[in-house]
Amino acid sequence: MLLEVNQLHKSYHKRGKTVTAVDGVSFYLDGGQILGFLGPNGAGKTTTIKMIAGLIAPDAGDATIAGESVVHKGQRALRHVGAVLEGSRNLYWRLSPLENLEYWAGLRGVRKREARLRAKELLERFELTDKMNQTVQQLSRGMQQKVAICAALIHEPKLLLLDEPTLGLDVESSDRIQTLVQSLVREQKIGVVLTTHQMDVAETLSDRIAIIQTGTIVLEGLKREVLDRFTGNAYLVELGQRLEPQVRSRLEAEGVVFENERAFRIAVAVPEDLYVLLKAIEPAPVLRIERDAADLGRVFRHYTGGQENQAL
Ligand SMILES: Nc1ncnc2c1ncn2[C@@H]1O[C@H](COP(=O)(O)OP(=O)(O)OP(=O)(O)O)[C@@H](O)[C@H]1O
Repeated sequence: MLLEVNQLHKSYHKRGKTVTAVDGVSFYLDGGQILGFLGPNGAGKTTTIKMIAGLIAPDAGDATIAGESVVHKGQRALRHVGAVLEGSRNLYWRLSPLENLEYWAGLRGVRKREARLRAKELLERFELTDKMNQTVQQLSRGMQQKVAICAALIHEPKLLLLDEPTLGLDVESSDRIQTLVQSLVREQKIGVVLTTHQMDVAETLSDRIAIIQTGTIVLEGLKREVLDRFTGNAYLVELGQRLEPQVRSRLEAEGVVFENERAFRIAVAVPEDLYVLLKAIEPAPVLRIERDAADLGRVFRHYTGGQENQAL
């Protein structure tokens, strides 16, 4: 197991008040996997990530990275971690990408010659070779974000913590970063904890999902299983012609929801019920039937108090 987060707790005390930010959070991650760590504002994501990164000491609980405890063997455990926590904060704007990477390599104890080699390799992988000697401030936001990720990878960590890696980027840069992160994970078997409010990004990248709400994990599991569970037996049916009004109202009474005159959605208890329903609409031709697949947005809203609660 690459990362085991075990019963982390953290409260903040401010002006006589106590805010419990993280209240018994546990999850795990294998190498070669991306965990989408999701939650609404103030749910406790950043606090959790900062405890894993050794930036905040937990009140209780621990995180183990590659078998080493962050609480008891901080330095050893944190050798395995790279983090891009807030935009491009880990970069010096007046230095070039290459200089930034060499600087971070130095801090991480990578020897000079090795550092230069790795920096160049990373910059090439992230398509920044022709920019490696410009100052970071001259680069686009997408490129700066790529440099920030390279800097976090310079000491070859096993675990990468990414906080909103594609926020505020144009579609092309966002897609590119997602592809690069994915290929890195597949090829080098590093594990990634990804926090994001962008559900499409989480859905594309994640192998596992954890949703946190007011400091507590409310859902954790494989993305595929989570989405399957929510997809259940809901179908979208498209018709070749509109239905007679009396047929339509009969269907509506049975829970069918019409999208428009020729398409409706229905959730059935067992798939066989769908055939009974289709019999009822004869002779109207059916053009298309598909499972009404859930997306992560729906799952997220379900667990965080949004509107779409009917899925389970
Ligand atoms: N330094 C601090 N002092 C006091 N309270 C804090 C501090 N940092 C966070 N909190 C509080 O702890 C709770 C969790 O905050 P945290 O930043 O971990 O949430 P988050 O899920 O990362 O939110 P966001 O999505 O908005 O970044 C919030 O109620 C927040 O106000």
